[in-house]
Amino acid sequence: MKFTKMHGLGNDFAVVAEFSSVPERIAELAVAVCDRHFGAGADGLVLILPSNKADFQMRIFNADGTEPEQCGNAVRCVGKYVYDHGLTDRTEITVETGAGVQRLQLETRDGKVTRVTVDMGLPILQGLLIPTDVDAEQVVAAPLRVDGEEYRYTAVSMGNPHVVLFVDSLADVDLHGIGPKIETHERFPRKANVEFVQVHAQNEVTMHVWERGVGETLACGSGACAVGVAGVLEGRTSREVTVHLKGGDLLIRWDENDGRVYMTGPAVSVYDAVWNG
Ligand SMILES: N[C@H](CCC[C@H](N)C(=O)O)C(=O)O
Repeated sequence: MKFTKMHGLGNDFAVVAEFSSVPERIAELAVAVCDRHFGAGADGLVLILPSNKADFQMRIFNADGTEPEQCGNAVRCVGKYVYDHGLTDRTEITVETGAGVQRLQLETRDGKVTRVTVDMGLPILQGLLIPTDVDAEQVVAAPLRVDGEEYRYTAVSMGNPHVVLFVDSLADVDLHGIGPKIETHERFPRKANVEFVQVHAQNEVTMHVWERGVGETLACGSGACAVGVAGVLEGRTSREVTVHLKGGDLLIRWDENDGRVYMTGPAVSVYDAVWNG
């Protein structure tokens, strides 16, 4: 199986475009390919497939083999892959994902994609649809008890569930301690991605992320979108915000006219390889 190692701000993927449908035992393949020691090493395995609803279809599998509905950093890599490999010559394309059909705007230099703007769609805010076990129109600055301590969180789905917690200082957060406990908290029936956020200004935050099914990653595109929405809902940030992640920056805009969330960021291709597993 040929694959291309790609990343969006260090959130890295093995991208495979040779299948016409999802192969058998894909979860096992994802776990094996993503293993950092016994495999190629990646946060996820991404398949680029044909679609009858969009120009292409993306299926993504986390390092633990689970299949999320959405992945912002991966869809930017898909946009880069299909243009750079001549599968399209258009710089405006559509990609079918588990969160719906997403529109991508590709920025190119010397015939290669450097940055991508993705219409990540409408955020889902109803508690039971995120999903959480909270039956409310929105879950904003809600209490959450973990190990006897009370946290405040805002829940947002971008197709995949996110729990956003604003803190005074990220230096005080034990992400590897508290992250998995919130990820698997009973409040979140399909688990959750966990984003801790420090606000620097109305249009600038720093975010650290513990991803569902992966663990800490250097960046999370859908998570940054959820942070952009949660910041507005909690009255902490404006509708356009630069999100600093360990792997770099994303620009997020929650458009006040169409209510959709737009994410702009880079996509990088590292190497091509053959999987012998
Ligand atoms: N682990 C996530 C999927 C990948 C999301 C992230 N890598 C992104 O860029 O959006 C989940 O289970 O929902």
